[in-house]
Amino acid sequence: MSESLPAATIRTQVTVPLRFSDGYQTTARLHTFDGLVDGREHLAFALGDHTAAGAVPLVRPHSECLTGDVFGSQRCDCGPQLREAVQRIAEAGGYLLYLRQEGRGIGLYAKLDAYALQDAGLDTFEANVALGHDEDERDYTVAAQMLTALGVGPIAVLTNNPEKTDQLSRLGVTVTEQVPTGMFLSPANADYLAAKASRAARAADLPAVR
Ligand SMILES: Nc1nc2c(ncn2[C@@H]2O[C@H](COP(=O)(O)OP(=O)(O)OP(=O)(O)O)[C@@H](O)[C@H]2O)c(=O)[nH]1
Ligand SMILES: [Zn+2]
Repeated sequence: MSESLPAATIRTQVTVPLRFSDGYQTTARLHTFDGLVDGREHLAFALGDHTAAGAVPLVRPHSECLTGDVFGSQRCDCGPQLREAVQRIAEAGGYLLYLRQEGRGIGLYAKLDAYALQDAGLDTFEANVALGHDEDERDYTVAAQMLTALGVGPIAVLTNNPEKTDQLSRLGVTVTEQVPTGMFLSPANADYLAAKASRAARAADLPAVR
């Protein structure tokens, strides 16, 4: 791990049985932390046999999306991605990092302002910029801190977003593999997914500049 990464420590561990609306059930060991750099209440859900000897844990850094994760909004694919991630990680063994980065880091109200601009014709990235934000303001330092505090070594990252993998690698996390998540298309999220896909493709083609 990176020497410059500020240390965080595990604050509390607690077991929580999970039950989803489709009946799927599993058990998570929730971890909270002290010392995360942004002072927010990020969570790590340990799922499945995450300490299996020799196994590389599957890790999903999942950015909070109140509308999609909790209320089933069809404007994005966050709810189905979260549901998929919990089951895949429970089967493989690993961690879901639930990161409080609502709206790609701009917050819930600003995300809804951005939705209003999207209804007027801007795409998901243009709307952020029109509001004076960056296209994506997420910083994954807290994810690297959480993994270090958990004593996790090399990981496989469950994401379609190369920025997550790149940032974690630069923060000193050894990523053995980027494992793609599913694509969950609905009539209401087609434009959003198309914008994300074109953005991800561009990011993959560009040299890392920071
Ligand atoms: N600003 C903004 N944020 C959005 C919009 N739609 C969804 N989000 C946020 O985007 C984030 C989605 O994060 P992720 O599920 O990690 O998606 P991702 O970055 O495409 O990466 P992967 O799903 O891992 O492939 C959540 O924080 C949502 O609240 C939008 O139109 N504008
Ligand atoms: Zn969402």
